[in-house]
Amino acid sequence: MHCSMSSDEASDRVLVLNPVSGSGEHVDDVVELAGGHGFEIRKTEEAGDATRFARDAAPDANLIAAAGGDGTLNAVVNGIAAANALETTTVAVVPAGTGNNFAANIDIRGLEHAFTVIEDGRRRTIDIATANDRVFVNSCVGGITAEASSETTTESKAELGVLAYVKNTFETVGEFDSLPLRVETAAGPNGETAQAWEGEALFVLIGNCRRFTGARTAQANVEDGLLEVTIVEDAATTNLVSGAALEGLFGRDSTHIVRRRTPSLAIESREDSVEYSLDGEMLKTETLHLETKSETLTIPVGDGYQPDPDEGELWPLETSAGQ
Ligand SMILES: Nc1ncnc2c1ncn2[C@@H]1O[C@H](COP(=O)(O)OP(=O)(O)OP(=O)(O)O)[C@@H](O)[C@H]1O
Repeated sequence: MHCSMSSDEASDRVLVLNPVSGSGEHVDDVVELAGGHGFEIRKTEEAGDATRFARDAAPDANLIAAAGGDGTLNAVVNGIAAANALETTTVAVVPAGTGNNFAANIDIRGLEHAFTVIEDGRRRTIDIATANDRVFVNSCVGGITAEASSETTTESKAELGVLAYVKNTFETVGEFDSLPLRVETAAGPNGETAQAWEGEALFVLIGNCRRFTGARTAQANVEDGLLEVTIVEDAATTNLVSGAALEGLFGRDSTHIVRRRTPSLAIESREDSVEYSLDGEMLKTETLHLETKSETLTIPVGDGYQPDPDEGELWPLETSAGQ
């Protein structure tokens, strides 16, 4: 009687554990903490497991934790979306990846802190985004090659976040073929107009939770129903071998940057398929439709989480677009 009650309670809380994310040293600590907080633990054995585990757990579990990096969180959210259970499931972030960018944005400071926040933290319901039939939480970046993505080092990711893939793509392919793209952004609720951009791009970066301003990435407002689009136009002289060069390319004064805010957009390749990285997971396609799903994902957040990071000294995006 009591036994069956406790096992029912346990399946209310499921933790999906990626044992190979980051340095892989988190496993024992996560297992101990998760067990102590009543989680049933599902450890992945291969790529694809995290999505499957989350999809299977979502109909019954109220709380699903993703222990890993941004890729593991992405997989878990995709699994819950596939089960149509985003509205009824809270997703907790247990940072055990390389960069843990998303965890930092919501002020989750470490493994123990993640469990403190699960028990006592505020819940916020944030935007997620779809790219064709997949979901992403942080960012979608076009123009990264799968080869460069898989070769990007842990150190580089820890230092540069998603821009490490950009840098590595330049380094591995040398002479970079620009992408002939057409990018159509829809009108938004704050006077953003529908616009089309057509040309040769080096990269196109779409942030839901992430803003691409310089080599260091900053948090975007993740409750505003908008995506932040950054198109890096082809500039023949660009030579991206250092973090400083990246800073210049993405910096606010760069002349090769087009910025937009929009609730949805379509990116069409005028030639071959383009490779996109969704929170670090690859997708190859000719046409990509992206859309925000406003206030869709409920997450426990740390005390320092700011829904609107622009309240403060950060520069306003619209004025810099100047189109
Ligand atoms: N047991 C496993 N064996 C091999 N690969 C796995 C396993 N479990 C998950 N993966 C792969 O791990 C990747 C996700 O890693 P994740 O992004 O969470 O960590 P990370 O790369 O160290 O951190 P970050 O994305 O924060 O930089 C996915 O591509 C997934 O396919």
